[in-house]
Amino acid sequence: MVWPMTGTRVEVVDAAKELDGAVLLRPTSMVAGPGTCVVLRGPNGAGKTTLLRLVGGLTTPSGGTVTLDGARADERDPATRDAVAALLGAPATYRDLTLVDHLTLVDATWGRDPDTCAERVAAGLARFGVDDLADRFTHELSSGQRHLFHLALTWFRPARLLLLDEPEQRLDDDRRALLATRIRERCAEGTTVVMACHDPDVTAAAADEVVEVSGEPG
Ligand SMILES: Nc1ncnc2c1ncn2[C@@H]1O[C@H](COP(=O)(O)OP(=O)(O)OP(=O)(O)O)[C@@H](O)[C@H]1O
Repeated sequence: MVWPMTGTRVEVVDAAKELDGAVLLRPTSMVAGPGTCVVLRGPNGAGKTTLLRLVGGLTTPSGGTVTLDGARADERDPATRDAVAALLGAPATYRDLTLVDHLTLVDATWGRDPDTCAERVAAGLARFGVDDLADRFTHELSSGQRHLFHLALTWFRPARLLLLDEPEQRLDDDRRALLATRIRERCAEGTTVVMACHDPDVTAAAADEVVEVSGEPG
């Protein structure tokens, strides 16, 4: 796999989600093209996370369609898994692995050259300013540091599409600005970014487009 890669085109047409009679997402449409960042904005419970899960193929819509480069989003399809790096809640981590170990594992999983792994891992941690914590275990981090590590982990694997659920959470002003810079860098490389965000400054700095998810009947 060549890195960086061209971004994925995301098309959501009247996607809706119901579960056991409850409405998780009312019909919503959006398009995100390669190299653009679309921010999903709306009140708590409106359906932003549900929409991100639909785009990642983690769940199927009850109505409408969700496609990635024209193919149905489906996490069981290797094409979806190859394309998508998602930070939707805390990722699975290992209690007995340090931060360096985690990124080294990801590097090996993607078949990268072991001779240059250490350099890439150091740069991957530095990207979100957690390189000085490289030899800590995840349970030895503050909640904000742990979140920065989760961002570093998400950024580290090759991906055409980044899905981020409130990536600004627990970050101070400087780190929120850093996050916006990192998102713009990824867009400049061609990656598509779709994220839910409650922060107006991060939204203003990172978004090419804002999609309102209202949660109200249309
Ligand atoms: N597994 C579930 N079963 C039933 N209802 C659910 C489930 N998951 C979410 N919901 C409901 O679906 C609606 C949308 O939730 P969702 O998490 O997508 O909202 P959100 O816009 O991301 O909210 P927030 O800004 O609070 O994170 C909410 O009313 C929520 O209670």
